[in-house]
Amino acid sequence: MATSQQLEAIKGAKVLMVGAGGIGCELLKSLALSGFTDVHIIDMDTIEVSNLNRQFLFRQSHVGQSKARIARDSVLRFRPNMSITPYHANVKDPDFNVEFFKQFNVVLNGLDNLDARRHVNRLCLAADVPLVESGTTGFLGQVTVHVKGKTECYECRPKPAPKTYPVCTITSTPSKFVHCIVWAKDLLFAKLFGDKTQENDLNVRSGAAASSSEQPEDVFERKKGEDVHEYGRRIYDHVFGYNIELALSNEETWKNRQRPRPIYSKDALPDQPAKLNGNFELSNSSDDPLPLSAMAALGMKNPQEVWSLSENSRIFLEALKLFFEKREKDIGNLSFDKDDQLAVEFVTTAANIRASSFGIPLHSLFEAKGVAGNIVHAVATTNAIIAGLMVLEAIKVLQNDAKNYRMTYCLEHPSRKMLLMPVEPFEPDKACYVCSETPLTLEINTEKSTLRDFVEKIVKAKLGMNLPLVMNRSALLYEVGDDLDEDMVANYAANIEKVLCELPAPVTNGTIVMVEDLQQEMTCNINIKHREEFDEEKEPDGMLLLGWNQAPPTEKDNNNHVINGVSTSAELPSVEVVDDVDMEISEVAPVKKRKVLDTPVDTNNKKKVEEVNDDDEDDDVIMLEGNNPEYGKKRKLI
Ligand SMILES: Nc1ncnc2c1ncn2[C@@H]1O[C@H](COP(=O)(O)OP(=O)(O)OP(=O)(O)O)[C@@H](O)[C@H]1O
Ligand SMILES: [Zn+2]
Repeated sequence: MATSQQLEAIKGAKVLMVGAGGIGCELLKSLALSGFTDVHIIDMDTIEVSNLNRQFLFRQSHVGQSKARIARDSVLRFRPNMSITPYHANVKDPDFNVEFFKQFNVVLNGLDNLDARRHVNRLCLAADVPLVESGTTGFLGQVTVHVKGKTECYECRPKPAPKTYPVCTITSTPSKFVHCIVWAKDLLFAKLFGDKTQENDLNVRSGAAASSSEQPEDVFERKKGEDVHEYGRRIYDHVFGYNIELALSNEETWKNRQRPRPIYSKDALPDQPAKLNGNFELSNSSDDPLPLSAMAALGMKNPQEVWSLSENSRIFLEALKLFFEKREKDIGNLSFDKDDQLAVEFVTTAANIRASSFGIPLHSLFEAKGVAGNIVHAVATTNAIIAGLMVLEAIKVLQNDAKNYRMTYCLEHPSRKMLLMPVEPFEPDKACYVCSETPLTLEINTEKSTLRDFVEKIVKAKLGMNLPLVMNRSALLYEVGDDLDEDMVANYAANIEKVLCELPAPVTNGTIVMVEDLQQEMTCNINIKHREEFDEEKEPDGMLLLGWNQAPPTEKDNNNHVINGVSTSAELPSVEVVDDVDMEISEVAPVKKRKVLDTPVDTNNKKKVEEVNDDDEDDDVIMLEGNNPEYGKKRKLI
């Protein structure tokens, strides 16, 4: 039962919820049932069929409609007096600025990506509004509290980086199925159906072109008037046959490795003339409500079956054909989407054919989709538990009850009878560039790198700025915004292509560049250090940002797969829990330990935190924290 003070705090509160998905639906329900009366919801998405199993405020008839609006309508049916304001929009839209955030007493995040989480963190810091942050993956979850000046901000601790793979493993020497999936998704699919201007590591020269000195023609381009079946076979033979032969010619590579086997379409499909790949008329007529599917067109129904090489080859060619015949207008704009059936079929079969070449076991479409889409199946109960904990923390925040704030981790198996592990939040990290405005250092070749490299790879990709401005002393070098006059736009357009040392206010060794995000109201000073050379494999950006930490990538194979790049999918806490029971929470730099006693989550917990020695008993639960020395202190909740 809530106390009268708690009820008072709840009644007077104006709450912003960001995200009305799995956690968001549970959260809105819990807020409503706890007595909250004024809730604003931002969500940019519409409802999909796949949401209905756990996002219980939505029904079949709502598919295609705004999540924020339908969530409001559903809750108003049982709490008609509540005020719920929906925004069907991206939280990164400029309208949601610091002024907008200032009207709220607390912000609750139910998001699924790092990018939006970082953005909300910064707005909350700038507006000085407490943030209750959450995340779930399957049975695992966490709730953290971020109050400016009192607890760490969301970005004080490094987040696990998405798993990346060396380019050569993906392009030449795959040894696991996931390598084949990354190749099929990030290289082949991107090359055939994605943005043609993007860099791609696939070999585009055919045998004939390779020996000529003329400008190489891109074999992936469909020739004018080329029959789609012939084209499909040509692509097949190039990537699974010719390219493998080319790789085999480099003897060094295969000295200590199993040699791959080139596969040509005539061998994989000996009895099939090019035109008999399938008959999409059977099930893919244009007014068919079912999604376009190559496997359906070929009469293959079971996504859990592991197809043979020949079946994979047939589906691969059929999928390619369907893209060109039925979705030609999408070609050039596609990026892989796990909810795009034809894309999943294409990637699964391409990965399987490549796997077959390299002696790697083949997988079913269901399994391949899980790997390609980084899918960890959502557990509704975890979302409900996490949403409940968020409300409890929100109530403490509203009462300014700082000594009882808790970060709580939801575990897969009870540990010492605890399924929920409460931990006292950390203080803000003095070295955090976000909440403590600590300067960063950038090693960069100022004579080769352009301002564009700096803005794209550092300011946007690493610092997560949305509307950046770049200054060198009093000279404004670059800015983004709707209200710029023509001269400024032209000026910035010229600057962005310039090498750093040739800018109107040259950026050279020792320069301090100031970058600012006007929407996030965040400023960061970057000390520039000129460096000539960078290691292509280890420092693929050609620059190195120091003072900006990202935890090592997670090891699980079905995490994010990017080739030396950045991905934005959901992440788990940067925490590893080790115990005598077999538990797993996503992994991070194993450095410091912290102790937690058998304390159930207790919102009225008045117990104190005390330092404990490093040599404590072995049978306590040990949490391994991030690699910040501040986290080195062991504490015990008693
Ligand atoms: N930048 C953003 N602005 C507004 N809403 C966002 C933003 N980023 C993510 N969201 C919302 O956060 C919610 C996250 O919910 P959830 O993790 O359940 O994902 P989902 O897309 O509903 O489900 P799934 O990814 O499992 O298919 C989504 O509804 C999504 O639209
Ligand atoms: Zn911070």
